[in-house]
Amino acid sequence: MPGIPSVPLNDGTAFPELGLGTYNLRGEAGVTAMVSALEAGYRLLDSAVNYENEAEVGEAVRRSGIPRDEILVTTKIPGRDHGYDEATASARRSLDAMGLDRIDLYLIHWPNPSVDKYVDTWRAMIDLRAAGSVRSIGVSNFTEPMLRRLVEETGVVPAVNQVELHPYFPQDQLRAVHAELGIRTESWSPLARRSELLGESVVKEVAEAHGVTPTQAVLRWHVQAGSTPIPKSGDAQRQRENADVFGFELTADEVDALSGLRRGRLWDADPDTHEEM
Ligand SMILES: NC(=O)C1=CN([C@@H]2O[C@H](COP(=O)(O)OP(=O)(O)OC[C@H]3O[C@@H](n4cnc5c(N)ncnc54)[C@H](OP(=O)(O)O)[C@@H]3O)[C@@H](O)[C@H]2O)C=CC1
Ligand SMILES: O=C(O)C(=O)[C@@H](O)[C@H](O)C(=O)CO
Repeated sequence: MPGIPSVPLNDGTAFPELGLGTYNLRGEAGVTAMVSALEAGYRLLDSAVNYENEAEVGEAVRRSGIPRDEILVTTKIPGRDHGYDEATASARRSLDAMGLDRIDLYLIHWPNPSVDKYVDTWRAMIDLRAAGSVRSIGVSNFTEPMLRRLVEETGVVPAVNQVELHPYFPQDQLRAVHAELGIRTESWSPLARRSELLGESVVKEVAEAHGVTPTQAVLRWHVQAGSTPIPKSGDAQRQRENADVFGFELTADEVDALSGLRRGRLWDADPDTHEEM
């Protein structure tokens, strides 16, 4: 199986083209699942304060025996920690919870526009990066106007915007903005949370044409869309299947056919209105 390649972020960091989502991976079973993913070649783990599994992520990094510098750990600032001082303290708590001395990718989890503190939060992250406790800084669930506001008010372009993205919601416009600004797209719920997506006839046809599984066809679609998918699986075999998408290529027609499934978000996660604390 070919390994997971990397692409450079706008700050020069080599960023994997596929990672592991860890939502709901907790406790000893969660650590075991994260270790099995690292053993299978994953080098990007996606956590968040609100997943309540930062300790498990740190433990998995240590238990894997893989050199620390080869692994990128992501965590995210929750809404309740927006603001300069609050975000600075939140980073300290995350580092302590993980037992690590660096967060590799630090994201604002949700913009929470009604609170209007994401710019101050961003300023704290810029300073955390300068201090060395954070390597790359980015955002999640940011819209085009929010991204442009960050850049206008601070001059610092996020390295990553992690957003809902799958064939039901391909985010063409936002991906074009990312390309213009030099932001790496990261896809959350890349398998549409194992909804009916994997049973769609077009997905099955594309998969059969390449002798791969429907899941692999969908994950390859993300790769060719220029986005890093972070599929969550707690199962070692499915983790290996999900990572094995770098040995085949979809045709342009196949990419378009999968994008043709577009119909909208999975649930009401519009960042202009959905807020999480
Ligand atoms: N920034 C944000 O606001 C958000 C971020 N995220 C991040 O994105 C990650 C991924 O999204 P998530 O919502 O978890 O959903 P995914 O689209 O990754 O789907 C996960 C589901 O698919 C199943 N699955 C995984 N691989 C396979 C396979 N090969 N065949 C069949 N079923 C499979 C998993 O089950 P099993 O474990 O049993 O294999 C699980 O039920 C999250 O874990 C989190 O890290 C998610 C939502 C919002
Ligand atoms: O998983 C995350 O990162 C979230 O932000 C949550 O919205 C999560 O996706 C969820 O399902 C909450 O109902």
